[in-house]
Amino acid sequence: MDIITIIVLTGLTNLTFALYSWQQVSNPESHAACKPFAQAQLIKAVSYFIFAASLYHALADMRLIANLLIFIGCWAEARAYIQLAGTKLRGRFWAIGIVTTCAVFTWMHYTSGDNLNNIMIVTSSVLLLLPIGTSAYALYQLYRQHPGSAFARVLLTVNSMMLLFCIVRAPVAATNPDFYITQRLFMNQAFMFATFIFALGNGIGFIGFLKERSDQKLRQRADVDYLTAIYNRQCFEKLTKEKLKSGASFSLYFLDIDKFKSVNDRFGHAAGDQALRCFGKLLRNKQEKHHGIVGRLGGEEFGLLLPQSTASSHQQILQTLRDNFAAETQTLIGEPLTFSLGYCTSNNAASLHELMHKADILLYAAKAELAK
Ligand SMILES: Nc1nc2c(ncn2[C@@H]2O[C@H](COP(=O)(O)OP(=O)(O)OP(=O)(O)O)[C@@H](O)[C@H]2O)c(=O)[nH]1
Repeated sequence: MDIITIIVLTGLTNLTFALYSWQQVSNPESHAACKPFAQAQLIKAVSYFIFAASLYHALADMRLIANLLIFIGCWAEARAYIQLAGTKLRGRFWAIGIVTTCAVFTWMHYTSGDNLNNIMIVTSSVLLLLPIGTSAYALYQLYRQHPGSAFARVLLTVNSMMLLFCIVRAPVAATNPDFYITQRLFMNQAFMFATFIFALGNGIGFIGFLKERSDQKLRQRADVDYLTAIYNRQCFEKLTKEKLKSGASFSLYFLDIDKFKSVNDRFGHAAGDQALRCFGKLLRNKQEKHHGIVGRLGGEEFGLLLPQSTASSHQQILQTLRDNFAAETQTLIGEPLTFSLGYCTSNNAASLHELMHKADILLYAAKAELAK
């Protein structure tokens, strides 16, 4: 395929992703990296259109502008990836990077005489290593944070391949004085084609990664109670049912904070919320420490599933929970709170319904005892 056609296609690809990510910027849930990514894609799209026009009309100065815009676009893209990975790099780094690459390229353009020649190709390949290398570094961090993400892998792969291509292209051009960008050389066509794949891979990888991330957030939100950040009733029941089906040996505890209405009435609803969050946090610690499952079943009622195989005895775990809850609520609201419980072991119930019903009966009895 003709080089100019590939360049126009690359520009159109960048433009498509620029429009798509720009549309995402207004979404309050969108990632902060959307804006710099959209800007980068737009700058790159414009640069490829100018580049194609400059080759078509053989305008050297126009080509210089296109090349400079490509550098700026690649730096903007690197910035978006740094933001996506949450990696810390100082703002001054961008300014120095952009100014250095653009200055060196402009200087070479006016001293080498013809910006289509091998010297300029070597120069651009070497200078592109800086922003693309920065992107690859950021994407490596992103991949380490999300090793299961297929899109993080796509982003890292395309950027690493582009980096490799620049590294290979520089010595090939340097050792070949007849190396002109418009020549129908395999290397030229392969490089432009790689640029097209690079644009496609970056766009698909970025958008796919954000979609993957927002799906994951939605799934988490559907399973987690907003106030206490532990599982909600629906998810807790689902996980308990799975445990029961697997034949695992465990005890299910229903825990209900005592006289909670009076806590709200005397200390206010905000203090009540604080006590609930505190209980959620203590339960989460138990979940992590004893490989259990915890959930908020509604209001001030919680579920705690503890495997029989846990190192500490259940009595001991529950006593620590009581002591910690009393101590923390004393500090938080000025009164130590307690809770009542009911329980059932997995070998005493054939179904989730029976398991919960039996635990509920004991909880009800404990509450009745408390009310006496
Ligand atoms: N602050 C706060 N209170 C809540 C929340 N959800 C439920 N409650 C309150 O929890 C209280 C539960 O009251 P009851 O069911 O009478 O239970 P109790 O006062 O603890 O009485 P016993 O269970 O018999 O000890 C109600 O006053 C609800 O308004 C919440 O998310 N935040």
